[in-house]
Amino acid sequence: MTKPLEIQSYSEWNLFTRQERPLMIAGPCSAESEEQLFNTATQLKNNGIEVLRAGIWKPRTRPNCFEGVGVKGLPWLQNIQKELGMKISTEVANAHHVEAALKYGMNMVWIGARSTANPFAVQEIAESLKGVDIPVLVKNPVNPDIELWIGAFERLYLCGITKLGAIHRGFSSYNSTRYRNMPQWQIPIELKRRIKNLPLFCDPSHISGHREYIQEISQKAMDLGFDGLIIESHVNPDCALSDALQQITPDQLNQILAHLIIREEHPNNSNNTLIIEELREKIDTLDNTIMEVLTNRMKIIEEIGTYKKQNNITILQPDRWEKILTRVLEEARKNNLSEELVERVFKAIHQASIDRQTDIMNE
Ligand SMILES: O=C(O)C(=O)C[C@]1(C(=O)O)C=C[C@@H](O)C=C1
Repeated sequence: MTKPLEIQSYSEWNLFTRQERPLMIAGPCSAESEEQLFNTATQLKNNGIEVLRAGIWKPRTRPNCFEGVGVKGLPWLQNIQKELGMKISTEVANAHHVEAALKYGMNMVWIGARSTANPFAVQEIAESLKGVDIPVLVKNPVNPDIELWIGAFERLYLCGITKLGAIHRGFSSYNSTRYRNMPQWQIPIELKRRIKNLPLFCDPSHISGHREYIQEISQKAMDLGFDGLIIESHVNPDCALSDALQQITPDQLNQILAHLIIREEHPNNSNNTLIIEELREKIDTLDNTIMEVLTNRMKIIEEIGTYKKQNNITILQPDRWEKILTRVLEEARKNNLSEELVERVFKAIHQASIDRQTDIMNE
């Protein structure tokens, strides 16, 4: 889509009366019983949480796991809305879920990571939400594909939904990493750049997979300018029927929020603005130098490319490439620069050289 999406600000969502960051959504991974849900909600509400989340239908990786209580949990949520005055939200994965959720007065729904990865599912959900005026949040797809994520927003938008928000829950990985799902922060950062006014929530519970990392991930999300957090909270996490390790009690959630440092995007006084502006001028000069160096390097790459073509020499020169990489990594170590950074930069430069010389060979 060429025109920017006209997304409504969260101040028009009718969900959060407190509009400061982080906007908070919390609640158990799954609604398990009326008692568990009500007790969790009561404690959350007493701690100032306004929007309750609870999974009713749980897409599980393997069969024979707890797959959610299904529609019987919806009146439990509605009762909380009535008794405690909380806003209620749940995950929907198909048109039946949407219909049932709306019947019980859901204030917000979200689309899960596995559904976002499936355009048919997103299209079905979008069509079933036509004419409905509640916010719809979309989790990133399980695979790190930003176009698929953006495509889901476009499908919803084309069905007339303008109260849209994103949930970053990390990306599946085959390798074992520190977290259950790789954050790949560059993807939500790019999403923010591509859809500027899209409210962005972080789901540290699903990224971490373990409660001990929720604080650090929440802090990072705040430092990257996320608008809100969606965090799994259960009165008795260790006995939770799903995702027990990553859930925290409402009081633990309170502690985490109390320790968050909320920093502002723009400096709050003119002196700070001036200091940053001066430093940014220096950065601009250095960026210009980098651009000049890259341009000159590419000119030489083209010369070598032409020579290789005329003299039947292969593009890839493994020995030379090995020497370059060894030398710059050695420089990186000497200068206390991250070797990972230098390796990534030079691999990108080398790849660009190969691409350019390939074009020359084919001219
Ligand atoms: O040295 C060459 O032959 C080049 O074409 C330059 C260059 C480079 O980018 O530095 C590019 C491709 C080769 O694999 C090795 C090095």
